[in-house]
Amino acid sequence: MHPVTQPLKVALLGCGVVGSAVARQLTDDAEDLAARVGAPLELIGVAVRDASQPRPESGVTPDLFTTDADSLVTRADLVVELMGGEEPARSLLLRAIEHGAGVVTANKALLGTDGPTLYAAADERGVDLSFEASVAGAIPLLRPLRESLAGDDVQRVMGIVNGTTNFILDKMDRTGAALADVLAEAQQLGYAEADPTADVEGYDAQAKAAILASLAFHTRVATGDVHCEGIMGVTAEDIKDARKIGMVIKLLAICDRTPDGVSARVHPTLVPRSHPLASVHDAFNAVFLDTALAGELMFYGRGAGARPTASAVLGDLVQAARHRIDGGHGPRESAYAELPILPIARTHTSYFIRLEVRDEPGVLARVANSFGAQGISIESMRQGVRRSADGLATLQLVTHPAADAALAATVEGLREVDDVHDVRSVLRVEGL
Ligand SMILES: NC(=O)c1ccc[n+]([C@@H]2O[C@H](COP(=O)([O-])OP(=O)(O)OC[C@H]3O[C@@H](n4cnc5c(N)ncnc54)[C@H](O)[C@@H]3O)[C@@H](O)[C@H]2O)c1
Ligand SMILES: N[C@@H](CCO)C(=O)O
Ligand code: NA
Repeated sequence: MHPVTQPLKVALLGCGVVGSAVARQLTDDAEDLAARVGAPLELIGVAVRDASQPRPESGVTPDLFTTDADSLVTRADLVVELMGGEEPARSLLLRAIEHGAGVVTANKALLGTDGPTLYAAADERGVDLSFEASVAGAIPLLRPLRESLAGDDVQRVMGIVNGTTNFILDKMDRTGAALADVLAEAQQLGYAEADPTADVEGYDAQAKAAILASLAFHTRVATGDVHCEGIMGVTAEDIKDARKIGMVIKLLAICDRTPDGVSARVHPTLVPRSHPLASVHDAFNAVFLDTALAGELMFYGRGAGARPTASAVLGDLVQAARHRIDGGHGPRESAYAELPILPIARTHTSYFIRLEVRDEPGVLARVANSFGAQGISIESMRQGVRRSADGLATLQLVTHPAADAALAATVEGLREVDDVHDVRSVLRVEGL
Protein backbone atom coordinates (compact mmCIF):
# COMPACT_ATOMS: atom_id res chain seq x y z
CA MET A 1 0.00 0.00 0.00
CA HIS A 2 1.06 3.64 -0.65
CA PRO A 3 2.32 5.66 2.32
CA VAL A 4 -0.60 8.03 2.90
CA THR A 5 0.29 11.63 2.13
CA GLN A 6 -1.40 15.01 2.69
CA PRO A 7 -5.06 15.16 1.66
CA LEU A 8 -5.84 16.15 -1.91
CA LYS A 9 -8.35 18.97 -2.16
CA VAL A 10 -11.39 18.16 -4.29
CA ALA A 11 -13.90 20.74 -5.56
CA LEU A 12 -17.27 19.67 -6.92
CA LEU A 13 -19.14 21.88 -9.38
CA GLY A 14 -22.86 21.07 -9.34
CA CYS A 15 -24.80 18.96 -6.85
CA GLY A 16 -27.64 17.54 -8.93
CA VAL A 17 -28.35 13.92 -9.81
CA VAL A 18 -24.74 12.89 -10.45
CA GLY A 19 -23.00 15.45 -8.21
CA SER A 20 -24.94 14.28 -5.14
CA ALA A 21 -24.04 10.65 -5.78
CA VAL A 22 -20.35 11.53 -6.21
CA ALA A 23 -20.34 13.59 -2.98
CA ARG A 24 -22.11 10.80 -1.11
CA GLN A 25 -19.59 8.21 -2.22
CA LEU A 26 -16.62 10.46 -1.39
CA THR A 27 -17.89 10.47 2.20
CA ASP A 28 -19.17 6.91 2.50
CA ASP A 29 -16.12 5.30 0.90
CA ALA A 30 -13.48 7.78 2.09
CA GLU A 31 -11.15 5.23 3.68
CA ASP A 32 -11.03 2.88 0.72
CA LEU A 33 -10.59 5.76 -1.72
CA ALA A 34 -7.71 7.13 0.38
CA ALA A 35 -6.05 3.72 0.42
CA ARG A 36 -6.42 3.34 -3.34
CA VAL A 37 -5.13 6.83 -4.08
CA GLY A 38 -2.45 7.03 -1.40
CA ALA A 39 -3.97 10.19 0.12
CA PRO A 40 -7.36 11.21 1.49
CA LEU A 41 -9.68 12.97 -0.97
CA GLU A 42 -10.91 15.99 0.95
CA LEU A 43 -14.04 17.68 -0.39
CA ILE A 44 -13.29 21.39 0.14
CA GLY A 45 -16.42 22.82 -1.46
CA VAL A 46 -19.45 22.20 -3.65
CA ALA A 47 -20.53 24.94 -6.05
CA VAL A 48 -24.31 25.27 -6.27
CA ARG A 49 -26.80 27.91 -7.39
CA ASP A 50 -28.46 28.21 -3.97
CA ALA A 51 -26.16 27.51 -1.01
CA SER A 52 -29.04 27.63 1.48
CA GLN A 53 -30.87 24.68 -0.05
CA PRO A 54 -30.30 21.52 2.03
CA ARG A 55 -29.17 18.49 0.03
CA PRO A 56 -29.29 15.63 2.56
CA GLU A 57 -28.93 12.94 -0.14
CA SER A 58 -25.43 14.25 -0.92
CA GLY A 59 -24.18 13.88 2.67
CA VAL A 60 -22.38 17.24 2.26
CA THR A 61 -22.27 19.47 5.35
CA PRO A 62 -24.00 22.82 4.68
CA ASP A 63 -20.81 24.85 5.27
CA LEU A 64 -19.26 23.33 2.12
CA PHE A 65 -21.90 24.71 -0.27
CA THR A 66 -20.87 27.86 -2.06
CA THR A 67 -22.11 30.00 -4.91
CA ASP A 68 -18.58 31.22 -5.58
CA ALA A 69 -17.40 28.56 -8.03
CA ASP A 70 -14.77 30.94 -9.46
CA SER A 71 -12.71 31.05 -6.29
CA LEU A 72 -13.44 27.43 -5.30
CA VAL A 73 -11.69 26.05 -8.39
CA THR A 74 -8.52 28.03 -7.66
CA ARG A 75 -8.12 26.30 -4.28
CA ALA A 76 -8.45 22.69 -5.47
CA ASP A 77 -6.01 19.98 -6.59
CA LEU A 78 -8.82 18.20 -8.41
CA VAL A 79 -12.03 19.64 -9.87
CA VAL A 80 -15.09 17.59 -10.79
CA GLU A 81 -17.53 19.40 -13.09
CA LEU A 82 -21.12 18.07 -12.95
CA MET A 83 -23.12 21.19 -13.74
CA GLY A 84 -23.64 20.41 -17.42
CA GLY A 85 -24.10 22.94 -20.23
CA GLU A 86 -21.43 24.95 -21.97
CA GLU A 87 -21.10 27.99 -19.69
CA PRO A 88 -19.97 28.52 -16.99
CA ALA A 89 -18.68 24.91 -17.08
CA ARG A 90 -16.15 25.73 -19.79
CA SER A 91 -14.72 28.85 -18.08
CA LEU A 92 -14.57 27.10 -14.71
CA LEU A 93 -12.75 24.06 -16.12
CA LEU A 94 -10.26 26.32 -17.92
CA ARG A 95 -9.72 28.32 -14.74
CA ALA A 96 -9.19 25.12 -12.73
CA ILE A 97 -6.67 23.83 -15.28
CA GLU A 98 -4.88 27.19 -15.36
CA HIS A 99 -4.44 26.85 -11.58
CA GLY A 100 -2.93 23.40 -12.06
CA ALA A 101 -5.88 21.21 -11.05
CA GLY A 102 -6.60 17.87 -12.69
CA VAL A 103 -10.18 17.96 -14.01
CA VAL A 104 -12.94 15.39 -14.42
CA THR A 105 -16.20 16.08 -16.24
CA ALA A 106 -19.29 14.24 -17.49
CA ASN A 107 -20.19 17.08 -19.83
CA LYS A 108 -20.64 15.65 -23.34
CA ALA A 109 -22.30 18.84 -24.58
CA LEU A 110 -19.17 20.84 -23.80
CA LEU A 111 -16.68 18.21 -24.99
CA GLY A 112 -18.57 17.74 -28.25
CA THR A 113 -18.37 21.41 -29.12
CA ASP A 114 -15.15 22.56 -27.46
CA GLY A 115 -13.07 19.54 -26.48
CA PRO A 116 -9.89 20.76 -28.25
CA THR A 117 -9.80 23.98 -26.16
CA LEU A 118 -9.92 21.96 -22.94
CA TYR A 119 -7.35 19.46 -24.19
CA ALA A 120 -4.95 22.26 -25.19
CA ALA A 121 -5.22 23.91 -21.78
CA ALA A 122 -4.72 20.60 -19.92
CA ASP A 123 -1.80 19.75 -22.15
CA GLU A 124 -0.10 23.06 -21.53
CA ARG A 125 -0.41 22.67 -17.74
CA GLY A 126 0.38 18.92 -17.80
CA VAL A 127 -2.79 17.97 -15.89
CA ASP A 128 -5.47 15.31 -16.34
CA LEU A 129 -8.61 15.91 -18.38
CA SER A 130 -10.86 12.87 -18.14
CA PHE A 131 -14.50 12.35 -19.03
CA GLU A 132 -15.43 8.65 -18.85
CA ALA A 133 -18.94 9.49 -17.60
CA SER A 134 -19.71 11.65 -20.63
CA VAL A 135 -20.37 8.66 -22.91
CA ALA A 136 -22.29 5.53 -21.94
CA GLY A 137 -22.27 6.48 -18.24
CA ALA A 138 -20.86 3.72 -16.09
CA ILE A 139 -19.51 1.66 -18.97
CA PRO A 140 -15.70 1.82 -19.18
CA LEU A 141 -15.44 2.81 -22.83
CA LEU A 142 -13.42 5.99 -23.23
CA ARG A 143 -10.45 4.74 -21.22
CA PRO A 144 -10.33 1.52 -23.27
CA LEU A 145 -10.36 3.67 -26.42
CA ARG A 146 -7.76 6.18 -25.16
CA GLU A 147 -5.46 3.63 -23.50
CA SER A 148 -6.11 -0.10 -23.92
CA LEU A 149 -6.71 0.17 -27.68
CA ALA A 150 -4.09 2.85 -28.36
CA GLY A 151 -2.00 0.28 -30.25
CA ASP A 152 -4.87 -1.03 -32.36
CA ASP A 153 -6.80 0.54 -35.25
CA VAL A 154 -10.50 1.04 -34.63
CA GLN A 155 -12.58 0.76 -37.77
CA ARG A 156 -16.12 1.05 -36.44
CA VAL A 157 -17.93 2.14 -33.31
CA MET A 158 -21.63 1.28 -33.29
CA GLY A 159 -23.99 1.33 -30.38
CA ILE A 160 -26.84 2.48 -28.22
CA VAL A 161 -25.58 5.48 -26.24
CA ASN A 162 -28.83 7.08 -25.10
CA GLY A 163 -30.79 5.31 -22.40
CA THR A 164 -33.98 7.38 -22.65
CA THR A 165 -34.59 6.66 -26.33
CA ASN A 166 -33.73 2.99 -25.87
CA PHE A 167 -36.32 2.78 -23.11
CA ILE A 168 -38.90 4.42 -25.39
CA LEU A 169 -38.21 2.29 -28.49
CA ASP A 170 -37.98 -0.90 -26.43
CA LYS A 171 -41.33 -0.18 -24.76
CA MET A 172 -42.94 0.62 -28.14
CA ASP A 173 -41.59 -2.69 -29.46
CA ARG A 174 -42.87 -4.69 -26.53
CA THR A 175 -46.30 -3.10 -26.22
CA GLY A 176 -47.13 -1.64 -29.63
CA ALA A 177 -47.75 1.74 -27.96
CA ALA A 178 -47.34 5.09 -29.70
CA LEU A 179 -44.25 7.18 -29.04
CA ALA A 180 -46.10 10.02 -27.31
CA ASP A 181 -47.58 7.66 -24.69
CA VAL A 182 -44.26 5.98 -23.93
CA LEU A 183 -42.45 9.32 -23.76
CA ALA A 184 -44.86 10.46 -21.07
CA GLU A 185 -44.09 7.29 -19.11
CA ALA A 186 -40.33 7.77 -19.53
CA GLN A 187 -40.74 11.25 -18.07
CA GLN A 188 -42.79 9.94 -15.15
CA LEU A 189 -40.13 7.33 -14.42
CA GLY A 190 -37.42 10.00 -14.47
CA TYR A 191 -35.55 8.59 -17.52
CA ALA A 192 -36.39 11.53 -19.76
CA GLU A 193 -35.88 15.10 -18.65
CA ALA A 194 -38.86 17.43 -18.24
CA ASP A 195 -37.57 18.81 -21.57
CA PRO A 196 -36.60 15.58 -23.34
CA THR A 197 -35.48 17.34 -26.54
CA ALA A 198 -31.79 16.43 -26.29
CA ASP A 199 -32.66 12.76 -25.91
CA VAL A 200 -35.48 12.30 -28.44
CA GLU A 201 -34.00 14.59 -31.11
CA GLY A 202 -30.74 12.63 -30.88
CA TYR A 203 -28.56 15.58 -29.73
CA ASP A 204 -27.31 13.72 -26.65
CA ALA A 205 -26.24 10.75 -28.79
CA GLN A 206 -24.83 13.14 -31.41
CA ALA A 207 -22.40 14.70 -28.90
CA LYS A 208 -21.45 11.23 -27.65
CA ALA A 209 -20.83 10.03 -31.22
CA ALA A 210 -18.50 13.01 -31.76
CA ILE A 211 -16.50 12.09 -28.65
CA LEU A 212 -16.35 8.42 -29.64
CA ALA A 213 -15.31 9.12 -33.24
CA SER A 214 -12.59 11.55 -32.11
CA LEU A 215 -11.07 9.04 -29.71
CA ALA A 216 -11.52 6.01 -31.96
CA PHE A 217 -10.05 7.55 -35.10
CA HIS A 218 -7.50 9.99 -33.61
CA THR A 219 -9.06 12.90 -35.42
CA ARG A 220 -11.22 15.86 -34.45
CA VAL A 221 -14.93 15.25 -34.84
CA ALA A 222 -17.26 17.90 -33.38
CA THR A 223 -20.95 17.47 -32.56
CA GLY A 224 -21.89 19.44 -35.67
CA ASP A 225 -19.98 16.97 -37.86
CA VAL A 226 -22.30 14.13 -36.84
CA HIS A 227 -25.41 13.60 -38.97
CA CYS A 228 -28.33 13.45 -36.54
CA GLU A 229 -31.90 12.20 -36.78
CA GLY A 230 -33.90 11.62 -33.62
CA ILE A 231 -36.76 9.23 -32.90
CA MET A 232 -39.77 11.57 -33.07
CA GLY A 233 -40.66 10.31 -36.56
CA VAL A 234 -40.68 6.62 -35.55
CA THR A 235 -44.26 5.35 -35.58
CA ALA A 236 -45.94 2.32 -34.04
CA GLU A 237 -46.44 1.16 -37.66
CA ASP A 238 -42.65 1.29 -38.30
CA ILE A 239 -42.04 -0.82 -35.20
CA LYS A 240 -44.72 -3.30 -36.24
CA ASP A 241 -43.29 -3.57 -39.76
CA ALA A 242 -39.79 -4.10 -38.40
CA ARG A 243 -41.13 -6.87 -36.19
CA LYS A 244 -42.78 -8.57 -39.20
CA ILE A 245 -39.43 -8.82 -40.97
CA GLY A 246 -37.58 -10.03 -37.86
CA MET A 247 -36.08 -6.67 -36.92
CA VAL A 248 -36.22 -4.08 -34.17
CA ILE A 249 -35.67 -0.30 -34.30
CA LYS A 250 -32.87 1.22 -32.17
CA LEU A 251 -31.38 4.70 -32.07
CA LEU A 252 -27.78 3.97 -33.02
CA ALA A 253 -24.62 6.05 -33.06
CA ILE A 254 -22.43 4.74 -35.88
CA CYS A 255 -18.88 5.95 -36.52
CA ASP A 256 -16.90 4.48 -39.42
CA ARG A 257 -13.31 4.78 -40.56
CA THR A 258 -13.39 4.37 -44.35
CA PRO A 259 -10.57 4.62 -46.89
CA ASP A 260 -11.78 8.18 -47.64
CA GLY A 261 -12.17 9.49 -44.10
CA VAL A 262 -14.54 9.30 -41.18
CA SER A 263 -18.31 9.21 -41.04
CA ALA A 264 -20.39 9.66 -37.91
CA ARG A 265 -24.16 9.50 -37.68
CA VAL A 266 -27.04 9.03 -35.28
CA HIS A 267 -30.41 7.81 -36.53
CA PRO A 268 -33.17 5.29 -35.87
CA THR A 269 -31.95 2.01 -37.34
CA LEU A 270 -33.46 -1.40 -38.04
CA VAL A 271 -31.34 -4.26 -36.72
CA PRO A 272 -32.09 -7.98 -37.00
CA ARG A 273 -33.51 -9.50 -33.83
CA SER A 274 -30.61 -11.94 -33.84
CA HIS A 275 -28.13 -9.03 -33.49
CA PRO A 276 -26.80 -8.53 -29.94
CA LEU A 277 -27.91 -4.84 -29.98
CA ALA A 278 -31.51 -6.04 -30.43
CA SER A 279 -31.45 -7.53 -26.94
CA VAL A 280 -30.40 -4.32 -25.21
CA HIS A 281 -33.56 -3.44 -23.31
CA ASP A 282 -34.86 -0.67 -21.06
CA ALA A 283 -32.45 2.23 -20.51
CA PHE A 284 -29.29 0.15 -20.99
CA ASN A 285 -26.47 1.12 -23.35
CA ALA A 286 -24.24 -1.13 -25.46
CA VAL A 287 -21.39 -0.31 -27.81
CA PHE A 288 -19.58 -2.47 -30.36
CA LEU A 289 -16.10 -1.79 -31.57
CA ASP A 290 -14.53 -3.33 -34.62
CA THR A 291 -10.76 -3.14 -34.64
CA ALA A 292 -7.94 -4.36 -36.86
CA LEU A 293 -6.25 -6.52 -34.22
CA ALA A 294 -8.75 -7.23 -31.47
CA GLY A 295 -11.63 -7.85 -33.87
CA GLU A 296 -15.03 -7.32 -32.30
CA LEU A 297 -15.44 -5.99 -28.77
CA MET A 298 -18.69 -5.31 -26.95
CA PHE A 299 -19.36 -3.03 -23.97
CA TYR A 300 -22.66 -3.20 -22.09
CA GLY A 301 -24.11 -1.60 -18.98
CA ARG A 302 -25.92 1.34 -17.49
CA GLY A 303 -25.45 4.52 -19.47
CA ALA A 304 -27.27 6.85 -17.11
CA GLY A 305 -28.42 7.33 -13.55
CA ALA A 306 -26.85 8.82 -10.43
CA ARG A 307 -24.79 5.93 -9.05
CA PRO A 308 -23.69 4.36 -12.37
CA THR A 309 -22.52 7.75 -13.63
CA ALA A 310 -20.81 8.43 -10.30
CA SER A 311 -18.88 5.18 -10.74
CA ALA A 312 -17.26 6.50 -13.91
CA VAL A 313 -16.61 9.95 -12.39
CA LEU A 314 -14.94 8.43 -9.33
CA GLY A 315 -12.77 6.15 -11.45
CA ASP A 316 -11.48 9.22 -13.28
CA LEU A 317 -11.03 11.08 -10.00
CA VAL A 318 -8.98 8.27 -8.45
CA GLN A 319 -6.76 8.14 -11.50
CA ALA A 320 -6.23 11.91 -11.55
CA ALA A 321 -5.51 11.81 -7.80
CA ARG A 322 -2.92 9.08 -8.27
CA HIS A 323 -1.23 11.25 -10.88
CA ARG A 324 -1.08 14.15 -8.40
CA ILE A 325 0.85 11.89 -6.06
CA ASP A 326 2.93 9.78 -8.40
CA GLY A 327 3.41 12.37 -11.15
CA GLY A 328 2.40 12.15 -14.79
CA HIS A 329 -1.03 12.59 -16.29
CA GLY A 330 -3.55 10.77 -18.44
CA PRO A 331 -3.48 10.73 -22.25
CA ARG A 332 -3.36 13.98 -24.18
CA GLU A 333 -5.55 14.70 -27.17
CA SER A 334 -4.69 12.36 -30.04
CA ALA A 335 -5.90 14.04 -33.23
CA TYR A 336 -2.85 13.56 -35.43
CA ALA A 337 -4.73 11.67 -38.16
CA GLU A 338 -6.63 14.80 -39.31
CA LEU A 339 -9.05 12.76 -41.40
CA PRO A 340 -11.74 14.32 -43.58
CA ILE A 341 -15.30 14.04 -42.30
CA LEU A 342 -17.53 12.51 -44.93
CA PRO A 343 -21.03 13.90 -45.56
CA ILE A 344 -24.00 11.59 -44.96
CA ALA A 345 -24.57 11.46 -48.74
CA ARG A 346 -21.46 9.26 -49.01
CA THR A 347 -22.52 6.78 -46.34
CA HIS A 348 -23.38 3.26 -47.51
CA THR A 349 -26.14 1.36 -45.73
CA SER A 350 -29.11 -0.84 -46.43
CA TYR A 351 -32.56 0.73 -46.25
CA PHE A 352 -36.06 -0.27 -45.28
CA ILE A 353 -38.74 1.53 -47.29
CA ARG A 354 -42.49 1.33 -46.95
CA LEU A 355 -44.60 2.41 -49.89
CA GLU A 356 -48.27 2.57 -50.55
CA VAL A 357 -48.88 1.50 -54.13
CA ARG A 358 -51.78 0.74 -56.45
CA ASP A 359 -52.20 -3.03 -56.44
CA GLU A 360 -52.18 -3.47 -60.23
CA PRO A 361 -50.14 -5.41 -62.82
CA GLY A 362 -46.76 -3.88 -63.64
CA VAL A 363 -46.48 -1.78 -60.47
CA LEU A 364 -43.79 -3.93 -58.87
CA ALA A 365 -41.68 -3.68 -62.02
CA ARG A 366 -42.01 0.11 -62.10
CA VAL A 367 -41.05 0.36 -58.43
CA ALA A 368 -38.08 -1.96 -58.97
CA ASN A 369 -37.03 0.18 -61.95
CA SER A 370 -36.80 3.29 -59.76
CA PHE A 371 -34.27 1.48 -57.56
CA GLY A 372 -32.44 -0.02 -60.52
CA ALA A 373 -32.09 3.39 -62.16
CA GLN A 374 -29.95 4.52 -59.19
CA GLY A 375 -27.96 1.28 -59.13
CA ILE A 376 -29.68 0.07 -55.95
CA SER A 377 -30.34 -3.62 -55.60
CA ILE A 378 -33.34 -4.92 -53.64
CA GLU A 379 -32.63 -7.54 -50.99
CA SER A 380 -36.21 -8.44 -50.12
CA MET A 381 -39.74 -7.29 -50.78
CA ARG A 382 -42.97 -7.99 -48.94
CA GLN A 383 -46.45 -6.99 -50.04
CA GLY A 384 -49.37 -6.47 -47.67
CA VAL A 385 -52.98 -7.32 -48.53
CA ARG A 386 -54.85 -5.07 -50.95
CA ARG A 387 -57.25 -2.77 -49.17
CA SER A 388 -60.69 -2.99 -50.79
CA ALA A 389 -61.55 0.59 -49.79
CA ASP A 390 -58.88 2.31 -51.93
CA GLY A 391 -57.25 -0.51 -53.95
CA LEU A 392 -53.88 0.29 -52.39
CA ALA A 393 -51.41 -2.18 -50.91
CA THR A 394 -48.34 -1.69 -48.75
CA LEU A 395 -44.93 -2.67 -50.08
CA GLN A 396 -42.01 -3.13 -47.72
CA LEU A 397 -38.57 -3.31 -49.27
CA VAL A 398 -35.11 -3.85 -47.87
CA THR A 399 -32.22 -2.84 -50.13
CA HIS A 400 -28.66 -4.04 -50.37
CA PRO A 401 -26.15 -1.42 -49.16
CA ALA A 402 -26.30 1.74 -51.25
CA ALA A 403 -25.00 5.30 -51.06
CA ASP A 404 -27.27 7.65 -49.12
CA ALA A 405 -27.33 10.05 -52.07
CA ALA A 406 -28.55 7.28 -54.42
CA LEU A 407 -31.28 6.31 -51.99
CA ALA A 408 -32.41 9.93 -51.63
CA ALA A 409 -32.60 10.19 -55.44
CA THR A 410 -34.58 6.93 -55.58
CA VAL A 411 -37.11 8.20 -53.06
CA GLU A 412 -37.49 11.40 -55.12
CA GLY A 413 -38.02 9.23 -58.20
CA LEU A 414 -40.60 7.01 -56.46
CA ARG A 415 -42.65 10.04 -55.50
CA GLU A 416 -42.98 10.81 -59.24
CA VAL A 417 -44.27 7.31 -60.12
CA ASP A 418 -48.05 7.46 -60.63
CA ASP A 419 -48.68 4.06 -59.06
CA VAL A 420 -46.87 5.06 -55.87
CA HIS A 421 -49.43 6.70 -53.66
CA ASP A 422 -47.07 7.47 -50.78
CA VAL A 423 -43.55 6.79 -49.46
CA ARG A 424 -44.48 6.23 -45.84
CA SER A 425 -41.17 5.42 -44.25
CA VAL A 426 -37.45 5.35 -45.03
CA LEU A 427 -35.17 3.90 -42.35
CA ARG A 428 -31.59 2.68 -42.44
CA VAL A 429 -30.73 -0.95 -41.66
CA GLU A 430 -27.55 -2.27 -40.03
CA GLY A 431 -26.24 -5.65 -39.00
CA LEU A 432 -27.64 -7.71 -41.88
N1 LIG B 1 -27.86 12.10 -15.14
C1 LIG B 1 -27.20 11.18 -15.83
O1 LIG B 1 -27.60 10.03 -15.87
C2 LIG B 1 -25.94 11.55 -16.55
C3 LIG B 1 -25.21 10.54 -17.18
C4 LIG B 1 -24.01 10.85 -17.83
C5 LIG B 1 -23.59 12.17 -17.87
N2 LIG B 1 -24.35 13.14 -17.26
C6 LIG B 1 -23.83 14.50 -17.31
O2 LIG B 1 -23.50 14.90 -15.99
C7 LIG B 1 -23.70 16.29 -15.84
C8 LIG B 1 -24.65 16.54 -14.69
O3 LIG B 1 -25.87 15.89 -14.96
P1 LIG B 1 -27.02 15.73 -13.86
O4 LIG B 1 -27.95 14.72 -14.40
O5 LIG B 1 -26.43 15.55 -12.51
O6 LIG B 1 -27.71 17.16 -13.98
P2 LIG B 1 -28.55 17.94 -12.87
O7 LIG B 1 -29.33 18.97 -13.60
O8 LIG B 1 -29.25 17.00 -11.99
O9 LIG B 1 -27.41 18.64 -12.00
C9 LIG B 1 -26.70 19.77 -12.39
C10 LIG B 1 -26.60 20.65 -11.17
O10 LIG B 1 -25.69 21.71 -11.46
C11 LIG B 1 -26.24 22.90 -10.97
N3 LIG B 1 -25.72 24.03 -11.72
C12 LIG B 1 -25.91 24.30 -13.02
N4 LIG B 1 -25.29 25.45 -13.34
C13 LIG B 1 -24.70 25.88 -12.22
C14 LIG B 1 -23.92 27.03 -11.91
N5 LIG B 1 -23.67 27.95 -12.82
N6 LIG B 1 -23.45 27.16 -10.66
C15 LIG B 1 -23.74 26.24 -9.73
N7 LIG B 1 -24.48 25.13 -9.95
C16 LIG B 1 -24.95 24.98 -11.19
C17 LIG B 1 -27.73 22.75 -11.15
O11 LIG B 1 -28.44 23.61 -10.30
C18 LIG B 1 -27.94 21.27 -10.80
O12 LIG B 1 -28.17 21.10 -9.43
C19 LIG B 1 -24.21 16.78 -17.21
O13 LIG B 1 -23.12 17.23 -17.97
C20 LIG B 1 -24.80 15.53 -17.81
O14 LIG B 1 -24.81 15.57 -19.22
C21 LIG B 1 -25.49 12.86 -16.60
N1 LIG C 1 -30.04 11.48 -21.05
C1 LIG C 1 -28.98 10.56 -21.17
C2 LIG C 1 -28.21 10.49 -19.86
C3 LIG C 1 -26.87 9.88 -20.01
O1 LIG C 1 -25.98 10.68 -20.70
C4 LIG C 1 -29.54 9.19 -21.53
O2 LIG C 1 -30.76 9.01 -21.55
O3 LIG C 1 -28.77 8.29 -21.84
NA1 NA D 1 -18.44 5.64 -19.86
